[in-house]
Amino acid sequence: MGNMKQIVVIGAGVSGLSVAVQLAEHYYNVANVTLISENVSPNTTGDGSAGLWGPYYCGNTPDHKIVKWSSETHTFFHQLWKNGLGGKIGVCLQPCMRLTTDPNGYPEPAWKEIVFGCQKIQEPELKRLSNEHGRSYTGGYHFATFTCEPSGLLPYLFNRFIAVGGKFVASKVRNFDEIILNRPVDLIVNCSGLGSLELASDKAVLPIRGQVARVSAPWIYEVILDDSDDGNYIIPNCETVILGGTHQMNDFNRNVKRDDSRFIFDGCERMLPSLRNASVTNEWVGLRPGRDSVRLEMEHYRSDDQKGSVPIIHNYGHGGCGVTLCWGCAKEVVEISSTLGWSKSSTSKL
Ligand SMILES: Cc1cc2nc3c(=O)[nH]c(=O)nc-3n(C[C@H](O)[C@H](O)[C@H](O)COP(=O)(O)OP(=O)(O)OC[C@H]3O[C@@H](n4cnc5c(N)ncnc54)[C@H](O)[C@@H]3O)c2cc1C
Repeated sequence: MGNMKQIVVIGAGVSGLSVAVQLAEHYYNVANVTLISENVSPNTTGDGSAGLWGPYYCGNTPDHKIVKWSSETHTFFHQLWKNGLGGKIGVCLQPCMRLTTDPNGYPEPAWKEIVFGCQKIQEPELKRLSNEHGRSYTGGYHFATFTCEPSGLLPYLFNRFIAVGGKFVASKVRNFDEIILNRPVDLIVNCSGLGSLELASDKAVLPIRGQVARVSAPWIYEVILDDSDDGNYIIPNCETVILGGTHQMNDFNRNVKRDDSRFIFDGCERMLPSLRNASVTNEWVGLRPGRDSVRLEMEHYRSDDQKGSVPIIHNYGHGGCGVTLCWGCAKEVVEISSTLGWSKSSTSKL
């Protein structure tokens, strides 16, 4: 079709793949979608993440946005889990505890109604957990929610994108002009995560370094997250259990640090002593794409020489909850794109 619109999505992490899938399905027969990325799975941030549904380190992004985006992702994980794909991708429904030692206790979470059966942990139980974990908890919530194995989710999204006619190009984009001056393009979606520090010249973007370990401990089937500044977390996925973790602001170091390993293993073993018997599968460091708040908005961009212009929808800066927000943010990208007035395909794949 000669008059097809041309969309370029930059970045094949969990954010870019979710966007690429939803745009390609929504604009089937209306637009060609090309995904351009320097790295793909298994070399993106999401690949090493714990894959837990749960808002965590997302800056000052307003609660109502976090609730909207994360609840749409929760529904997506629930559908995958229900319809049988969950087993293939690695979506598990698990009991989960989030605790704190903060003197102010644990404020009622904005996401309380999204997860299943969320209850405040009462005093006697808090005391028991404090004794058991060697901590002085002041509050917490327990509920059931999903983990979604990123090493399963990312290839699933990639294959779903290709199946609907999406094109992939492995390349680094140096600047937006490079795209708009070299090809016909009607819309760019920027999902480059930490790459937006350079690509979008956004000085608000910063790495939040996260070191984790993966261990084999199939007897553990409960998520325990100590949200205190010096807290650890234990997050079982289908294959391994993720032990965490650090969140070091503005630290670009991708090497495993011995001190951090000690903090992780000591802290997690204090919570669950049986972890001493777990064999370590690997240790990994990822850089969360931090920002004071998630950037999800449209900009009307002009090339430096003023010869070209194009709408760019930015979708980056998801910090420690990019997996949790991925599907909902992608849905909002589609909503924003509809203001461009393209007619949706009558043979949409959705
Ligand atoms: C230790 C750790 C644990 C985590 N656990 C969880 C969790 O349990 N739950 C949760 O929700 N989140 C978790 N996260 C956070 C989550 O992993 C990230 O928020 C998410 O992966 C960000 O995805 P993204 O697609 O926005 O960015 P990325 O995954 O970083 O992808 C960016 C993509 O853009 C590409 N790119 C960048 N610049 C350019 C360029 N100039 N040209 C072309 N391509 C470019 C990159 O190659 C890459 O493919 C965790 C993170 C870490 C580090």
